[in-house]
Amino acid sequence: MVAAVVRLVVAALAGVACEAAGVGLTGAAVWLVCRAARQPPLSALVVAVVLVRGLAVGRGGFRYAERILGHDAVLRTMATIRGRFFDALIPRAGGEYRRGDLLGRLVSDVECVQDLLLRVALPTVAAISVGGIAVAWLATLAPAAALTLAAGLLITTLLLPTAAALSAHRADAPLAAARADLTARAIDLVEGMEDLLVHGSEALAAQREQTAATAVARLERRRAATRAALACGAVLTQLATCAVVAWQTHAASAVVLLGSLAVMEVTLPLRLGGERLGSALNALTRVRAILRTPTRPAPPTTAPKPPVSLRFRGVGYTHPGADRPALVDIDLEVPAGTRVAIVGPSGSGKSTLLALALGLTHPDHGHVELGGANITAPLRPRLVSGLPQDPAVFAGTVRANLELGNHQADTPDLWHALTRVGAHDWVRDLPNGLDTPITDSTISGGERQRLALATALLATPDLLVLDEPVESLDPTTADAVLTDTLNATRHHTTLLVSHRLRGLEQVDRIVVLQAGRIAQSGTHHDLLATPGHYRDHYLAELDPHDSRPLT
Ligand SMILES: Nc1ncnc2c1ncn2[C@@H]1O[C@H](COP(=O)(O)OP(=O)(O)OP(=O)(O)O)[C@@H](O)[C@H]1O
Repeated sequence: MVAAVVRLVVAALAGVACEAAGVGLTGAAVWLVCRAARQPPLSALVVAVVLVRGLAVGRGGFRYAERILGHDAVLRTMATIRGRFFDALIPRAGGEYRRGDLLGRLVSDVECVQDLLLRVALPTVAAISVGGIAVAWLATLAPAAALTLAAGLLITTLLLPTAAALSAHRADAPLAAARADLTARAIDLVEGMEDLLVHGSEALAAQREQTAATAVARLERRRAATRAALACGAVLTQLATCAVVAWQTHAASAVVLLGSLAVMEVTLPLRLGGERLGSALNALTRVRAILRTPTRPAPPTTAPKPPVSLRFRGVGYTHPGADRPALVDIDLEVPAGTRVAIVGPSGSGKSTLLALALGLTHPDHGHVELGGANITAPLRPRLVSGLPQDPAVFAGTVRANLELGNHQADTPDLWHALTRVGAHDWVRDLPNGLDTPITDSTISGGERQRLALATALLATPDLLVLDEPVESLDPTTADAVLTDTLNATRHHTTLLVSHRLRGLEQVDRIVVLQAGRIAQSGTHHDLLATPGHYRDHYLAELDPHDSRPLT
């Protein structure tokens, strides 16, 4: 960070030198032309000729230094911000923000920070410095003209950029919201096209997308009109200032006249900078809303950690707006290093229980504790890892996907994790083993599920959450994956939600939820011996041709 600040300061100084050289070049060139018109001896012009050449070359050099150092500093800063931003997004993904909205924040909002430094801070420093030097110099020749120039500079350096910033600040929030809505709708439209076609709703969805696009276009037109008015104001101010300066100095010196024009020219881009500042303030507010995580969490290690327990104490929860509680008086313990399965009919409260265990929702009554401490915020990746119904596969190699769980894991760690989840042979038979590129469409559902579980295990989290991990698989693969999953999660504190009951023989305890209450609880054998939801559904799931005895 210190390196970035030093580069930024040097870039600012180079920017001031560049603009000063530009104004000096105009003044020296005008003086040279006027003087040369009187045909003096060549020796009287030599210094001016050298000065013009020197300023022209120096200006390019300073501009180059400003650009390269400024961009280097900004890109370093952006890399740090993006890293922190991404860390902060992980626990929120799929939560309160829509994916398109998150994408917008990650890309365009963070880029506003770049604008803030390159297009606002550096040009402002250059314009104020060069303007100040020019006014001071003119004051020694014509104080009244210096005042006029100062007034003109005040308008183009302060008033117009402030007006541009305020108008952008006001216009940008609805525009960003409209753009985020448009992006989110576009993603929904593309990803949900199959469902829309099945429901025959594609025309309606396309029409909504069109409405969102029209809203964006209307806001952008309004913004463009304001921008044009301010641009016009800046040019008129420049011309008027120079005209008054010319009148005050009786147009005696072309150097003063054209020099003033050049100084004013330096300040004109500040209007655009002001506009970007207005947008950046909105963007920074949105970024700050997410960027709460102060530092990157310590990378997980594969070193064994003592398992911790998860406990619900008298937990009750009603969803906002719901007319009945989703969970009532839940007392449940997942002792350290054990696996508890939550089963129950649809709407019985399983997902709500998971959300409470993950700290995504907080109980109305009672407490949820992990390792003896109250869960008061969404659990960090270091503490929880999960296996959803439909885990993502990132385009890259098997190794790269596994390293998302723990980027410090070495090759033996990766093979060990793959062996635990029954994916060793599959990866060994791939053309390049761990280094084989894979995508979502080149591996099967079962392989994807096993890969995701291996990634989760590599993270060695305090709590492993398995949310219907075999729901999307065919029955044979589901049985095999669930068996491997339960073998692999031995000695991990694990909360498993499942509709499928076959395979749960291995877990330490099964809890049956009904209408938000714990209706039954015990081992597979206990529950199979007791009439109730578990026994009924387990028997119903058994293949009628399956001759295995009930165990
Ligand atoms: N966001 C919500 N707002 C209002 N009520 C909700 C909300 N989410 C769930 N509920 C209600 O809370 C109760 C428990 O829902 P929950 O999703 O936890 O059940 P579930 O057992 O996970 O169901 P499923 O197996 O179908 O996923 C249900 O009556 C449901 O209608």
